[in-house]
Amino acid sequence: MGGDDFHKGVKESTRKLDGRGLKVLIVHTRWNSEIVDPLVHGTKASLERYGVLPQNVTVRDVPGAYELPAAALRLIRRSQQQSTNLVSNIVDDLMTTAGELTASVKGSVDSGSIGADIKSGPFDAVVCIGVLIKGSTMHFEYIAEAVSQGIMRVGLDTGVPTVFGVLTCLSDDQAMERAGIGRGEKKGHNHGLDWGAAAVEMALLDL
Ligand SMILES: Nc1c(NC[C@H](O)[C@H](O)[C@H](O)CO)[nH]c(=O)[nH]c1=O
Ligand SMILES: CC(=O)[C@@H](O)COP(=O)(O)O
Repeated sequence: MGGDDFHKGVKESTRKLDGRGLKVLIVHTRWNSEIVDPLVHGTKASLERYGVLPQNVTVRDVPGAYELPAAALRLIRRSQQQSTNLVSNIVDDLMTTAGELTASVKGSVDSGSIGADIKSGPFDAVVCIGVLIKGSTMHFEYIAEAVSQGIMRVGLDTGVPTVFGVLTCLSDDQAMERAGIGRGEKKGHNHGLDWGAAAVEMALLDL
């Protein structure tokens, strides 16, 4: 992808973000996979462009857009629980195998400084990717509303930035152009590039 493709709509300061320490989850649908797959590719390329290591990007798929919020919430919670379990197991092992920890080491564990070093860490951001294409009934409207509200709620409830990567289109051509695979001359812009950048920016957002 051309260099400027990565930066469409990305502010100057975002271009310098360093995502090396981030863990990112991508949840995508199998519905409309011929359009979703390029969007996933664009998101992964953008995450890598901003320094996220490929081994720190987890990808999971679900049937359709309606399943995205529940999947994102479940996988966020699992990642948070796993990192908590890992820390407590390692500290328990330290306490057990090393017998009575020395006062200075125990002080470190109690203060959390050792725990902070060894945590594997939950996901720092999630990107939910899907493509909704209007049919002949109101199904589109109901799913689009439910999914956008649901994904917003996951981000607010968990505190983990959850990027809304769902195209809500009135035609196949509209969707294809927003995945950068438009027909003929009008290829369009792969919105996955923007979603990857948003995930890194929001994951690193701080005071
Ligand atoms: N029509 C589209 C759907 N429909 C399926 C739903 O998202 C859902 O999987 C089903 O209702 C079972 O709960 N999904 C898309 O992602 N895109 C569509 O265009
Ligand atoms: C987004 C949808 O659910 C849509 O593709 C379903 O098509 P239809 O409204 O014709 O059943």
